[in-house]
Amino acid sequence: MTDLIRVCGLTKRYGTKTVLDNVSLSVPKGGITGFVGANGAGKTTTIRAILGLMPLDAGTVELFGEPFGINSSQSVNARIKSRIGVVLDTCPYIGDLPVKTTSSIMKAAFRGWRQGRFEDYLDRFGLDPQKKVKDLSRGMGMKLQLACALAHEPDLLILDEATAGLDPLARDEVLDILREFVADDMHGILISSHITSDLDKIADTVACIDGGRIVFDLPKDVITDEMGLAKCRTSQFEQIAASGAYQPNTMKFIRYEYGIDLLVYDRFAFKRSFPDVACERLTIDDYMQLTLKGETR
Ligand SMILES: Nc1ncnc2c1ncn2[C@@H]1O[C@H](COP(=O)(O)OP(=O)(O)OP(=O)(O)O)[C@@H](O)[C@H]1O
Repeated sequence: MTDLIRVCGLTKRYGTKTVLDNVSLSVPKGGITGFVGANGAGKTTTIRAILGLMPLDAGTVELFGEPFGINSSQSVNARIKSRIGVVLDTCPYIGDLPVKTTSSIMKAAFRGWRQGRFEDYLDRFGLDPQKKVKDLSRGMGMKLQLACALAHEPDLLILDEATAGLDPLARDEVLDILREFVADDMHGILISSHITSDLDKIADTVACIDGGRIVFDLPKDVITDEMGLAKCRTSQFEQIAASGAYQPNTMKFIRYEYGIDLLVYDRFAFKRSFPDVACERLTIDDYMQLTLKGETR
């Protein structure tokens, strides 16, 4: 099946600093790929690179199975762009214009623009059409970008921190819209977020970037359903290490004053082998912490 996004080996340097180092990731049809990482890890740079908003030192971008960017013709790039809805981390519209006027700019840029859909989303998100863009809160600005992104009926959404600044009810509403968007198995979403609980709810795959490199790219269910977090006392941890249950260099753990949090690869097998050790479900956040900050043994 054709991936909607397939990027390979993206590399970007600013002077001597490498900010993207051989980044590869994909979004299949019907899929939501969550993109996580600490501040400055390279999420926005990756998204801008995918959208062709900056020159790259190496790597290829394929969207809808076609090369996109400087190696493609203007007409191919324009056709691909018309199929993408974008939400960036800062609202890109002219501050002095009223919300309703953004539609005339978008209408000119996108042939598939649906004015009725745009107005429905403004209504659904509680956005006042008369209010100036510069007077919107960050969350409201995100909602306006999302209304614009959805109103031209794209096949792919690329969202940079789209739920940042939204209150919990508004976030859930946006997550519902994103779920509806991929429900036909033809559309797909790449969404970067620091709110990993949102990705716990909607992502199929989670990719994590650190220092410009992808450090994991896994089906979300593997993290949240198969893996676990064992809360060990030091003596229990040593007993597990001595048992041979882990191959060398596969025990990932974080030491705390109260004990040790240990990554468990198969929660159910672990519970059978070590019934006296508490083992909880793992979250994306736990897995990130263990991967980025944990020790290995
Ligand atoms: N124009 C630029 N010139 C030099 N360095 C840059 C430029 N743009 C980004 N960087 C650097 O690239 C790195 C990655 O930044 P990026 O904005 O992609 O991170 P991020 O993961 O999106 O962070 P955040 O979660 O804080 O938004 C950072 O170290 C940043 O300082």
